[in-house]
Amino acid sequence: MHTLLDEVEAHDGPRALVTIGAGKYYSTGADLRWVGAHPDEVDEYLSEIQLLFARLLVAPLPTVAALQGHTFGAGAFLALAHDRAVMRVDRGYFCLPGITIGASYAPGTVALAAARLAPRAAHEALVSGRRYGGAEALTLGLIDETAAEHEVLSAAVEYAKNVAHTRGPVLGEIKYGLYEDAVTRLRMPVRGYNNTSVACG
Ligand SMILES: CC(C)(COP(=O)([O-])OP(=O)(O)OC[C@H]1O[C@@H](n2cnc3c(N)ncnc32)[C@H](O)[C@@H]1OP(=O)(O)O)[C@@H](O)C(=O)NCCC(=O)NCCSC(=O)C[C@@H](O)C[N+](C)(C)C
Repeated sequence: MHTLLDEVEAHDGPRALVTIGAGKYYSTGADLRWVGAHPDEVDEYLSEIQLLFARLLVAPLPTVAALQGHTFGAGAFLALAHDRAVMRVDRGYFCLPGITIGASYAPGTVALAAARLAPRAAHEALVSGRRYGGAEALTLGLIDETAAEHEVLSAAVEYAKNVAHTRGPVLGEIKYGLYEDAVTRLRMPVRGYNNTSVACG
């Protein structure tokens, strides 16, 4: 994803980024099977994921997540790091499941949720681990817009096109001003997850 971002950022002129998943998943987050097989590398793995969140959060171009399917864990935090998220209205869940799988979050990840969500919404989503369908996710402010299945991508692209002209260093500076604390925490190396039975949330 860093390579793709390098590619997008290298182009001159108006530009925006729209991300989408495949099939019924936008992203279900960290690969827990990989984590289980590499207990010595979990801190490094989570640190890399957090660096990606930080990069997206202050990207000098507009970013829109087209959530055409399930958006869980690190996939949901990735969606929160975009400027905007459009979610399929009738199928698919948005969920921060750390509490239900007994896994704690690294400080940067919690700071990202706190920076992008209203305080009560962040609290509710993080402490309940509930699965939200599109309408509920919109009500809570976890996403910005819902759309029918075949309109999720076009709605995201339409928004992106309309703001592509804002791309540039000023946009990156504004986002950095808004999210400096979260970015600082996200850039801190994650510690304490290596060789634990509960790998990550
Ligand atoms: C996403 C998931 C639930 C999808 O399961 P599925 O494929 O079995 O679900 P489905 O068929 O799409 O839906 C199940 C049912 O739910 C219904 N449904 C689906 N969406 C709906 C909706 N919005 N409203 C009502 N019903 C809905 C479906 O129609 C269906 O109903 P039916 O069974 O009667 O057919 C399943 O794959 C799953 O639990 N995956 C694991 C996800 C997970 O826990 N990820 C977290 C990993 S940890 C992680 O990421 C770490 C990270 O947070 C830490 N850090 C940030 C620091 C890096």
